Amino acid sequence: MTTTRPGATDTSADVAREIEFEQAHVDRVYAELEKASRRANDVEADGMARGRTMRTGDVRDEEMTGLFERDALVYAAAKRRAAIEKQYEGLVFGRLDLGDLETPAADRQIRHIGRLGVRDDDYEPLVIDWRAPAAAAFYRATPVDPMGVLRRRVLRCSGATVIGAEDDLMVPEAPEGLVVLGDGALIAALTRSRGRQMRDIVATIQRHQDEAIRAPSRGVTEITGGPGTGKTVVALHRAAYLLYSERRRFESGGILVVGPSSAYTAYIERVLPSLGEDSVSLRALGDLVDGVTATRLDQPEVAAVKGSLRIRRLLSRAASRPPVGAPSQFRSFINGHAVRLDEAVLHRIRRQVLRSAQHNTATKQAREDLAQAAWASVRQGERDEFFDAFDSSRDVDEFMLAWWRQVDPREVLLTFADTDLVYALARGVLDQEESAALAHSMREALALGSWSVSDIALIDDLSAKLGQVQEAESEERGFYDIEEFDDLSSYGVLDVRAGVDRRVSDESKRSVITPTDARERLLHGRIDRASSSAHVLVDEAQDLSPMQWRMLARRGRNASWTVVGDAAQASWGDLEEARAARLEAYGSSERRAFHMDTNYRNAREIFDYARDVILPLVPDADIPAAVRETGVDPVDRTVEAPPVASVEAAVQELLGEVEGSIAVITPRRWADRLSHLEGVGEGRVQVIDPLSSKGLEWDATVVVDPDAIIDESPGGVRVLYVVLTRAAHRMTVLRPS
Ligand SMILES: Nc1ncnc2c1ncn2[C@@H]1O[C@H](COP(=O)(O)OP(=O)(O)OP(=O)(O)O)[C@@H](O)[C@H]1O
Repeated sequence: MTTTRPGATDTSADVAREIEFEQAHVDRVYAELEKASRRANDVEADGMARGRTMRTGDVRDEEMTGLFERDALVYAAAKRRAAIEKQYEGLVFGRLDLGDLETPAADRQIRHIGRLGVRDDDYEPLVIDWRAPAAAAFYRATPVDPMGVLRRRVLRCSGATVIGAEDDLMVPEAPEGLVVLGDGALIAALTRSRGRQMRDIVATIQRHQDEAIRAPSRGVTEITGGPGTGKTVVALHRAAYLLYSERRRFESGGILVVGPSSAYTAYIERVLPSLGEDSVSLRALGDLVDGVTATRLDQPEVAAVKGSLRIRRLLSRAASRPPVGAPSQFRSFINGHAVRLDEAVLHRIRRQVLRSAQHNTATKQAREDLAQAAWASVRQGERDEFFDAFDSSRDVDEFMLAWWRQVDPREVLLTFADTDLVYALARGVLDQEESAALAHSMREALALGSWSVSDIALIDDLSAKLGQVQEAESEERGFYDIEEFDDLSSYGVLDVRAGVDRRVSDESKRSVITPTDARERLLHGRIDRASSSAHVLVDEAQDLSPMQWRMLARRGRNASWTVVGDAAQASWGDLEEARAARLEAYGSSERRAFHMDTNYRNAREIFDYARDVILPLVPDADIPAAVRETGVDPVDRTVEAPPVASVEAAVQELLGEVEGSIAVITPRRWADRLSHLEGVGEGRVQVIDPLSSKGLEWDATVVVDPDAIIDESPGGVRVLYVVLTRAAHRMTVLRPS
């Protein structure tokens, strides 16, 4: 905590006067913005008009250059206008009064801080962008090191209207003429009720958080800390800061933000746009491979097998097998000679080709090696004639289509549904029980028509081994062909949105066509090459399996990293293996670490309860200090099983006690019987499973059956600890007897 409150000195007259003063400044800023917005519109309109005239005649080189400049100008103007529109709400949120105790009131410098920088016609700054160096003192000044700041003020606005202000004084006593308002901005912000989505904290970033946000962009920045210490929100502000400080590099190279689940991405997705940034790619771990999406979780023992690096041996072995249905021998007459290549020869050729190439890109090489082997088996007649005949042989064409066809990585993974095959592939790697569980999980995928989250890293690994599937030369479809597709239901297609477009236009390129057959659904959509990013930001990093680290490494080969986590909240069992995979992903980049030790989320009473659960079992858990008290202890009750009525009663109680969101966090065991509570209280109540609650928070939580949460979760008590640290103000724990 970095502020002091040497006695607030405000009276209602003071408040009204100060707010009036701030309003006058805010009005000036918005008037200036209106002008800027009009200017941007003019530039855009002018640029468009110019583009139209030039297209009608020949364009000379210098005019072309002019057009590029104009395009750039129009682009910049449109961006500026979009930024102004997005940042309109609460644009100005801070003010610094600079000077020292001796500085006469008239000579004190005033600096306003906001979501973007605004200057007047004389280029004088009216608002400084929060990410600019001149704004750093707003976050870094403390009473111990005031950095020339006398008073820091946080403004609360509704649209363009100032509705309140909270001050922090950086000197022991307020100098003459300096009024101090409110009870401090941080506590005011933390006491407010939570919505369904995370808010930005741009007005109340604390000094130690600011240091992590503004850390150098290169290398690896690791942010650790216990629950609720602001790791996620700090990391997201860091992404916005990087885009501000090195826009060209990070906007063009891309920033990838990876979180544990789609519930998490839905929870944080508004933070970056609220900071003016929407060029960031936000992905859940089940959504990292373009073309495939997974939200289903495997049973813990299966997830452990699929996440460990041991599985790579199986994947390699499976990827080097002939495609399903490939012929086991080659027979033909070539140039008048009978050619017969048996299975052993074909295997040898396959092994040889795959030693230096990926299956999907090695068709030519395989065909050449096949020709060599065929010639070696004959060695009669003219060599060149033989090769010419081989090249133009239809038998060879047909054989190649079956023997070396393009292979989709998902198809290879599905071969694991065959238990005997898994036993064979897993020899010396997995025991029988693990092999059987793995095969069973693939049959489950086939039955459900959906992948699990841990399958995605395996598909990515296979994709890297097999290489990008090469598209067959596409033939133009004529009008009548297209018409034939009108009755899509006859092709097993259930749902077509977006007209004829086969893809949603969003960046995840999810397919919009849902084939009926489960296997077809699993194989549907095209898997694109993994695109790499300039910066990779990983949240809840303690949960990533080694295989998931490898998947991220493919996307961050030349990237800098921000990695956020807390080992005590881990749901992945083998922390050591994951640590090694993580270090491999970092490569030799320099690393810096930041540690967060203040819990801003949980009331102290709630966090004390959670601490008492985790410490006996994980004595080295990273325990932060909670800054806020409510005077209300969590409720802990033993109730009758099934706990439906008692959960309903607890929810009703909490709806009366808090204004905002409430979660019922339940193990699978009770989930179906409690799902009817989703959305009650005018949408304030959410029913969620323990693992999906990671990274999220609510005003109040009902934690159902903590013992079952431990039993059902791969991380055991660590997952319960996550669950017990989700509530900001109230928590009820119910134990069915
Ligand atoms: N400086 C701040 N001002 C206001 N609110 C803050 C500040 N820092 C953190 N918070 C709030 O504290 C809460 C917890 O933050 P966050 O979710 O980032 O924590 P975390 O460390 O990622 O938690 P966990 O590891 O438990 O998921 C959020 O509501 C966040 O907005």
